[in-house]
Amino acid sequence: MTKLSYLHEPGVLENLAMRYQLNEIYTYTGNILIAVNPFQRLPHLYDTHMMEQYKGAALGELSPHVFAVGDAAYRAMINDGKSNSILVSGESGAGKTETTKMLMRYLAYLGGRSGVEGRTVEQQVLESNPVLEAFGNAKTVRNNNSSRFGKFVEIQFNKNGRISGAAIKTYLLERSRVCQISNPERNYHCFYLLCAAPPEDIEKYKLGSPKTFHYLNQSNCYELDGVNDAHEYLATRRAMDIVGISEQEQEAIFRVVAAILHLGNISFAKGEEIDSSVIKDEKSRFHLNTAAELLRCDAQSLEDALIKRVMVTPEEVITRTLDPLNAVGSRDALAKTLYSRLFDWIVEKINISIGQDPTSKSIIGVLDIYGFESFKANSFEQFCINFTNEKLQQHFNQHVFKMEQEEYSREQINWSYIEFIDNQDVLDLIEKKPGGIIALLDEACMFPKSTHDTFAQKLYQTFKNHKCFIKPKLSRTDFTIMHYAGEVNYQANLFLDKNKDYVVAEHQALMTASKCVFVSALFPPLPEDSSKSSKFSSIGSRFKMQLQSLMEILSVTEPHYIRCVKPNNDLKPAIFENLNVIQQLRCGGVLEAVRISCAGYPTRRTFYEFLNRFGVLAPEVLEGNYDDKVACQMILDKKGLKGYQIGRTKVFLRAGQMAELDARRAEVLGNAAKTIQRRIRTFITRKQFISLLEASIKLQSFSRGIMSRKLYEQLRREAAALKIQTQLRSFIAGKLYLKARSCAIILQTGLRAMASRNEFRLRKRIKAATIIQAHWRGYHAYSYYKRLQKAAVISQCGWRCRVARRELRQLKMAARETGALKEAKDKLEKRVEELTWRLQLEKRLRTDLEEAKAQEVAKLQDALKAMQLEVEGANSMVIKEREAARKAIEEAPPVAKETTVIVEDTKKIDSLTAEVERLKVED
Ligand SMILES: Nc1ncnc2c1ncn2[C@@H]1O[C@H](COP(=O)(O)OP(=O)(O)OP(=O)(O)O)[C@@H](O)[C@H]1O
Repeated sequence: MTKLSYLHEPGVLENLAMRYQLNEIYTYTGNILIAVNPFQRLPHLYDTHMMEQYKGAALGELSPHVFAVGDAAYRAMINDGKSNSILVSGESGAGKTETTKMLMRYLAYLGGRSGVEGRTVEQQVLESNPVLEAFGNAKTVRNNNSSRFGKFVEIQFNKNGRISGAAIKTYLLERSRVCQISNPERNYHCFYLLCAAPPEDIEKYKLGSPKTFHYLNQSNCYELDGVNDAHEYLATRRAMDIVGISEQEQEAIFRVVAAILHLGNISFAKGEEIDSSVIKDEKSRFHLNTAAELLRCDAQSLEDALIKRVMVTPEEVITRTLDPLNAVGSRDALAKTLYSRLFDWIVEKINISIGQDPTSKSIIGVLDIYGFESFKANSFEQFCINFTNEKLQQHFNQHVFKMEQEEYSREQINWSYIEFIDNQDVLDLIEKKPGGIIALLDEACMFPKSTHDTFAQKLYQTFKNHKCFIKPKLSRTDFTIMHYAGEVNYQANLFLDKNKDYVVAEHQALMTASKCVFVSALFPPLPEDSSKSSKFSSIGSRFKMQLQSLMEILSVTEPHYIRCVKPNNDLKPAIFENLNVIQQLRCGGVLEAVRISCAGYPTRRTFYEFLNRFGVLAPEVLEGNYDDKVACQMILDKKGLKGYQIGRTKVFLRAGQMAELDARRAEVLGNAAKTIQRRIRTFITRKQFISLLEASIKLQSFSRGIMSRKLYEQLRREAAALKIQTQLRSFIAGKLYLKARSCAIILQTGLRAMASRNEFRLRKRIKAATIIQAHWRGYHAYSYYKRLQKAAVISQCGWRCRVARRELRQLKMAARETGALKEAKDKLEKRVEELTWRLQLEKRLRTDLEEAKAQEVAKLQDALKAMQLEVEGANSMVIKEREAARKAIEEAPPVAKETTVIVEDTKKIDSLTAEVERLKVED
């Protein structure tokens, strides 16, 4: 972190976040190690191989690690013969206990005796952890295995650097948890472990499910994820064996734990007298009896101790009864006292059995203590915790400042004006005697009529002008203290009750009288004189004294700081909540350390480093072959910086000066980088261009090859298609030609046939006409002959008639003349008769001839008509055929020429018609 050029909150936070994402959970900020809780097992970080690597490695040589801090403390102790301390702090769940365990493991590895089996000191030190965790840890909302006490483990080393003893000091166990828990938290683990113990133990202690005990069933949480209480019980007993707690002692410890559970189940009902109470029911009595039995005391005495108070006045002894509410309070007070005494006994026992080494000259102390706390509601516990942190912060400030001072002195620079940041004011406010808050609280506790109200008023009155004390406007009992890590508002309500640390005399007497040595040892009788001299003891002042002695120890040790950080409240890996972390860094004094550094000369560089880094700002100085110190001075003067200091080996810069030099350097380097980038870009671009060009040419030739092949294929296909088309067309044309040809031939044949038929028909007609003409002419000549013959007959008849009549007249004249004449007359008469008959015959013949002629004419006319019809039919046929022929010719290519046959036919018909007409006229 100190290598960051800009040491400020965002820089620190960003650095932590980035490292956390890479599972780099450790980071140095100067001499503080920041450990961000990974919330996941990272075994590779803590294996033996890792321990070997860090053994003897200088701090900073390897990656930041808790082992490196342990190693630095161990080396410093060995080399300088001085005690060291490692202060591990952080909020609940940040990983303090885990880190402390790692440290102890590493120190045991460094200072342990290899290959030694059995109960070695280092093993006992390590195994003390599970025992303390079973009795001092509980599940809270912020941590499933939260230590409810502070711890300082002092590991003693002999002159050979081997672990020779250890001492564990605990601070401020959370007593209220024994009787009161809220959902989803749990009570101390040991209660649940005992309820999951083997059946014989359960039977012995008359236990059952945790759900049946009032001290456990106030919350719905009974089990922990991934934790088997039955296994843990056995593991705890094993660890107890190792740390030297005997079987009988273990039995007694768990007997007391069981007794506390039974105590919690004792309920009270109102008694017959006013303000009195009685055991509520049989069930409660059973638990009372069991508790008494387990504590090896008289049940009646226990009952009396719970519900009665004895007041001794000079005159008499008064026994007062408690109402049920106060009886419950009395019961809980006994449970809390029992438990805290038990816890203290276990710690004490561990210390005794591990053993102290009075000859040890050097120790390494590991402090695992709660970090600064600020909740919505803050009570006495937070007050004590924050008081501790103020104390540690002061120690830290002094240490950091001292280191700074040492460095400045070493470098022989003037540091007189550096402001020392101190929190003495707050510490005075809290612990000053007389007049501090703790003193006022003790005073209020001793004064029987005091209430939290009067206590708060007293505070307001006393500190109304104190710059670190604020009275909130709207509250009558709250008060605010301005701690180094921020303002915290405390509720004074329960301060008085929580500060009182006395055991009710009846309880003390009861327990002291226990038949069990273990139990009675938990409550040793108070020395007569001491009880008189300081009757009152308060948690606050006891804690203050504990802190005092802790600070005394720490002040003679070389401190190393580990700040544990909880990256998120979900207790999940890989989540880094910035706001949460920055708050913890502020509270953990990390940013305060940054601030202290910034107050002096936060950045310092050796001459070599400085020239190496900023030589580029004045190349002429580098070339000038000056002394390093002079060269640094020249560069700083050239850049016009003021207020810096040049030490013996280092340049010391004020806050912000490094940034300024960096900006200039960045500018110079930026320009240089731009030139290099330009050249490189040109080079790269040219290379890219050439390779692109080559590639594109290759690509083009390749694609052209493909295209040509495609084109050739297409042309080939086109040529083939053309050939196929030609063949097909010639085939179709051939077919068409043959069809047309055959059509033409058919047409020609038809036409020729038609012409031949016409010719034939014409000839037939001519022949018929000739016949008709011959007949007609025959008929005509015949009828002419007949007419001539008839005319000749008629003229002959006329003539003969005339001759006959003349002869008849001559015969008639002769017959008259003689009888001959009469014969001649008869003969003549006969002749006349015959001639008349002949005339009539002639006439009839003529009529017949006339009729025959008329019939012949009619017949001829019919024949003519028929012929005309035939001619017309032939004509229409000719027209039709002509039409068909024309169509065929039109369709077919002209092959044959039109003939004139029809015209000739028509002419012939016309001449025939004329002939017929002429014959008619002639007729
Ligand atoms: N280095 C680590 N590697 C893996 N897990 C860790 C590490 N440090 C802490 N954890 C986890 O975080 C949990 C809380 O750690 P731990 O009990 O040490 O916190 P704490 O600061 O001691 O809290 P509290 O003040 O409540 O006792 C542990 O139970 C463990 O699961």
